Amino acid sequence: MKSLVDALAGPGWGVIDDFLPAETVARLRRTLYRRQKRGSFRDAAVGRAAGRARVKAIRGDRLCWLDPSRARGSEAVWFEQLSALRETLNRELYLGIRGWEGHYALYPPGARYGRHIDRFRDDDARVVSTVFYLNPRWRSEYGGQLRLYPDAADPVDIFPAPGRLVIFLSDSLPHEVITTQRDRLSLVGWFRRD
Ligand SMILES: O=C(O)CCC(=O)C(=O)O
Ligand SMILES: [Fe+2]
Repeated sequence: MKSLVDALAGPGWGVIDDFLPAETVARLRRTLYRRQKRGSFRDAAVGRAAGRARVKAIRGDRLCWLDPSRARGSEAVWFEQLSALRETLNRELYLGIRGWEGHYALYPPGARYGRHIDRFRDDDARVVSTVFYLNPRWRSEYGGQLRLYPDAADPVDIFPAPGRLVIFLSDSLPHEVITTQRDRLSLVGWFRRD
């Protein structure tokens, strides 16, 4: 986790593979699919003014929010690791993170998420974005890479490999999700300072 701290303090983003054991990743994936079958996923929203068709063209994922108070099993393991990461970030970088909010995300084939930053204009509580990938395997021809646009550097592509965690500063790093050719599964969230 120390390497993540250095990455966040330097270029403003970092990647760590095998953040959780493969077995836990598989269990989280099964939980995601179970919730999908139960109808717990909703279309993601972009602003209020944009029409539905336009939204789909910009952002095609479907999502299901996590409830930390009801986390059991693999979700509890996720929250434990997350809180270890939060403590490290607060200790080393004085980020003052207090909580985390997040959701499962499912990008069906053809879905993308156009370039954006994660902090809302009217809500500056999001400090660090976290993206954790739950796909069973990934090949580059499936597309679906996360493309980061660091300041004064070339864009960086990160493929959604199983068990990979990406973190970046929520207020300053533009990024997008390139159109995926396969179901693309993840746990997306934000460390917040409130
Ligand atoms: O899934 C990803 O790689 C990034 C998702 C994202 O940017 C978001 O949900 O805000
Ligand atoms: Fe984002």
